[in-house]
Amino acid sequence: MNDEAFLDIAGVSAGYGRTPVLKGLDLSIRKGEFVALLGSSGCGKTTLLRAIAGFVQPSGGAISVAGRNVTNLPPDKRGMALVFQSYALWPHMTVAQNIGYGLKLQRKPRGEIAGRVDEMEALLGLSGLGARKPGELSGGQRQRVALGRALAIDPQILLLDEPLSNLDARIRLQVRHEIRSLQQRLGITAVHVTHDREEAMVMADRIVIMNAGRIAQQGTPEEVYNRPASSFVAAFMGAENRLVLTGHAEASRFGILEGSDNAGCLVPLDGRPLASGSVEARFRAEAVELLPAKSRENPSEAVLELAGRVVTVSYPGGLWRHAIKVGTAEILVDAPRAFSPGEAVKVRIPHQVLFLFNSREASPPPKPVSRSGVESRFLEVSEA
Ligand SMILES: Nc1ncnc2c1ncn2[C@@H]1O[C@H](COP(=O)(O)OP(=O)(O)OP(=O)(O)O)[C@@H](O)[C@H]1O
Repeated sequence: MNDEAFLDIAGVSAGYGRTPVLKGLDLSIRKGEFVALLGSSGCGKTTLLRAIAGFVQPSGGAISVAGRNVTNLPPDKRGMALVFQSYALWPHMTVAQNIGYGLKLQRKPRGEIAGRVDEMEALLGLSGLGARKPGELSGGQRQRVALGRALAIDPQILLLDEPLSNLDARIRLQVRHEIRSLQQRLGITAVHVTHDREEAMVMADRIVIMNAGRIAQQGTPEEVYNRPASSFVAAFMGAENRLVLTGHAEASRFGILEGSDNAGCLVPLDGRPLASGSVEARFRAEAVELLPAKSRENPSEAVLELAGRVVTVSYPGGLWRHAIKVGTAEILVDAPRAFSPGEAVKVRIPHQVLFLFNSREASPPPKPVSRSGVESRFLEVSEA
């Protein structure tokens, strides 16, 4: 076990029937840490959460909490609480009865339950609503009741399974903030399953990106966003534009060769383990510069420049979004002003926001949820 680990998942495999889902997964979580599990649909996030909670029995490996092996303990003996997206409140019970439900199961004295329920209602801004039924509450209030019921039993670990996905956008931002500050205030260890990249970024101390039952990368939000370890992670973290380029590695730089739609350039390797040959390049729509094709100003040698033509322009808010045809494919590029459909343009990608990988995946990774809802596009600039 990792010395610092409070919740330690060691080589856990789990699945349903003959279908393996988790494949020998290792993850160590520190006490008080907020970890977000992010990944495309079906990658095993919920299965991992349910294995931690005790609702899915691992076929291999072990789960321990504070050094105690809990792998074979029933859910109610693990000191954990699980909050679902569907709230799962008892409709016939009042808010107070719902919050006190776990304590009642633990056969706590009535007075103690009442005191704890009052405390939870105050903590979650539900004071005065104790006598209402869930049907008389808003979605945000219901989710707070579900959270109150989870926290009332004073769990060591709070497990959150997309608790915000049923809430409308504005309430989601508010409850997101409330959960995070509550978690910090109580110093509780939390594992949060989400599809939403931005939610994971703003709430978590550490993001664990899963792909097909394994961890693709884990790190602080800043690390996984700015230093994705693979093309899959880069795409998942919003660098959805993809090029295939050819280049050669030098001592500390990587020379990208000129192609039919890109100029040659020389970018610092910055410790990246890149070999000469075909590389996959990824970049975000908002991280690049869009210029008229006739612009005479030359880029520095560490900037990748593409030549293309504007196909469509839209305004999702803030910046103008352009679909740009480069060769036979399209990329998405944001700019502070609108260019015209049909206009010839240059796209400049500074090396700091250009992610390069040797590995070529046979198929593109599943499309992550993007805030704009715009489809990810794929671009082949020059094949090796
Ligand atoms: N009860 C079940 N019986 C059989 N297969 C299941 C069951 N629950 C999940 N699966 C399958 O296991 C795989 C992982 O599911 P899981 O719910 O862990 O994914 P997820 O990453 O949480 O996905 P989502 O984001 O869509 O909720 C999926 O292929 C799913 O179809």
